[in-house]
Amino acid sequence: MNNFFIAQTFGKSSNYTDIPNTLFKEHDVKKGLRNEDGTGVIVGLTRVSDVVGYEYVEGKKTNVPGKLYYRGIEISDLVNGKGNDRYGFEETCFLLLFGYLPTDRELKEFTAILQKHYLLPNEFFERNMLRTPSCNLMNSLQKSILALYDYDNDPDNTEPYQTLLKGINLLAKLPTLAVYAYQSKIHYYDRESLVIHYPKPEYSVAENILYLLRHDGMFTKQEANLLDVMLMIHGDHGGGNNSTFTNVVISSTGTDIYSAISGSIGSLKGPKHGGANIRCSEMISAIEKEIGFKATENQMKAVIERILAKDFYDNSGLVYGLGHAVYTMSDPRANLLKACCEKLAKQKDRVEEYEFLTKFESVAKACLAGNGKTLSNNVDFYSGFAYNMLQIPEDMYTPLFVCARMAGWLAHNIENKMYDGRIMRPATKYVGNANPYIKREER
Ligand SMILES: CC(=O)SCCNC(=O)CCNC(=O)[C@H](O)C(C)(C)COP(=O)(O)OP(=O)(O)OC[C@H]1O[C@@H](n2cnc3c(N)ncnc32)[C@H](O)[C@@H]1OP(=O)(O)O
Ligand SMILES: O=C([O-])CC(=O)C(=O)O
Repeated sequence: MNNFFIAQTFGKSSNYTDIPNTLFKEHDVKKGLRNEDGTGVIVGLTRVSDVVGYEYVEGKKTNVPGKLYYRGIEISDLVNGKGNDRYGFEETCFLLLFGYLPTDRELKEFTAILQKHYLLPNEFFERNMLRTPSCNLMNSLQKSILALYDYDNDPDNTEPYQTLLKGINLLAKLPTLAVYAYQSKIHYYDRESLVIHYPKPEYSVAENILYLLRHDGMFTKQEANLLDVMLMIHGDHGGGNNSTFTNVVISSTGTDIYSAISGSIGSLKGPKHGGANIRCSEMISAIEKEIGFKATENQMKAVIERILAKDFYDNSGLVYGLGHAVYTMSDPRANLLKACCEKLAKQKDRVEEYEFLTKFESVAKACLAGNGKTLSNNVDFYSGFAYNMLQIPEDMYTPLFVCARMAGWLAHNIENKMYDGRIMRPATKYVGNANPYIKREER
């Protein structure tokens, strides 16, 4: 809808609705729930995970190389510890949900429970997905999660243990939902053949995603291993990231888990959060098209300056894949991914693209540093390249983030129910005028 009257009235309304920036300072309002030095306002306590990007040395914020811990274990130790002969995402989910590393027997049982729940209810796909395809997979996932509410005979039970059971069911089904949303989308919107495989109960989550996505269902162990690592490193990120905080805010009203997860998916879709992986990939493609793989540093610098001047790609002024609310010097996930990408790029003969990315990363950081902004790259910088090397379509990038982050959302949801539980209800300060009601004929 584009309506001249609404547009004109909207323009006029700023005379009545404007909030000058100075008032935020005057009332000590923490925009974006951030302190003066950029650090986040503490809104809760957690034992699920820790995100470290700075320390306080003698009361002063000091930047440090980024660290991410799941239940106290460093993410790189988890990833390196699993090796190449087994999958680690299931172990990561167990760790996040139960607080400790599973024994072999516990992991087998937990994996078997996930595998048992991969399959969607009878006719779910036909009724809820194929008949109502969405051009956006994240919206499709929200709809599917909300539809699953109706397949639960006690959906409003928010007791922590019941939440855990319902959440594990969603964790198991999300990869199937994501791939089926993709298959329906390309069938309906892109006029491609519809290829639907049933999930294989003997496969790991990573294996199943590749199996369901590919027409021939084939994948290599090495491909499944990389996807497994991707899922592990996206599994959680503290309680302050937007989608997890959203989850806890929604759930603190006592509403059902389906509503809370659907809200988190809506948050994660945003291009400043999980949606940055698609934007970053599109941005890099646009840059490569503009200046080519063999571009010089000066050519890259010129494009970056155009991005910052809101004159390139989506005109947002953002270099996607750069910057983070917590990490200052580095994002440990990006470091892990960069190393994986370097290895795979050599095997897949894509070193030229990898080198383009690494060069772009350093030129972009230098440009922003020149503007007084010291930013590190984040997990979304290399994830698109990794997915692309796995022949995973761009549409699936953020939905895969959902499949992984479901574990973290669930762990924080339950933790909050058990140890906080109070409805989230911050306050806003009224800064408008007191106005008399004026009779219509006198306005
Ligand atoms: C999984 C994830 O969610 S990881 C994050 C993925 N998001 C992206 O990659 C999108 C690009 N990055 C960003 O938008 C931001 O860096 C965020 C949202 C990640 C973090 O935002 P914040 O912590 O609020 O940083 P903030 O916005 O205060 O940044 C400080 C300054 O650097 C600028 N800046 C931050 N990141 C970028 C960027 N990627 N490109 C250009 N400028 C940037 C901001 O515009 C701001 O400038 P200003 O002080 O002149 O207004
Ligand atoms: O922590 C954040 O703000 C964003 C992020 O990297 C994540 O959720 O993975």
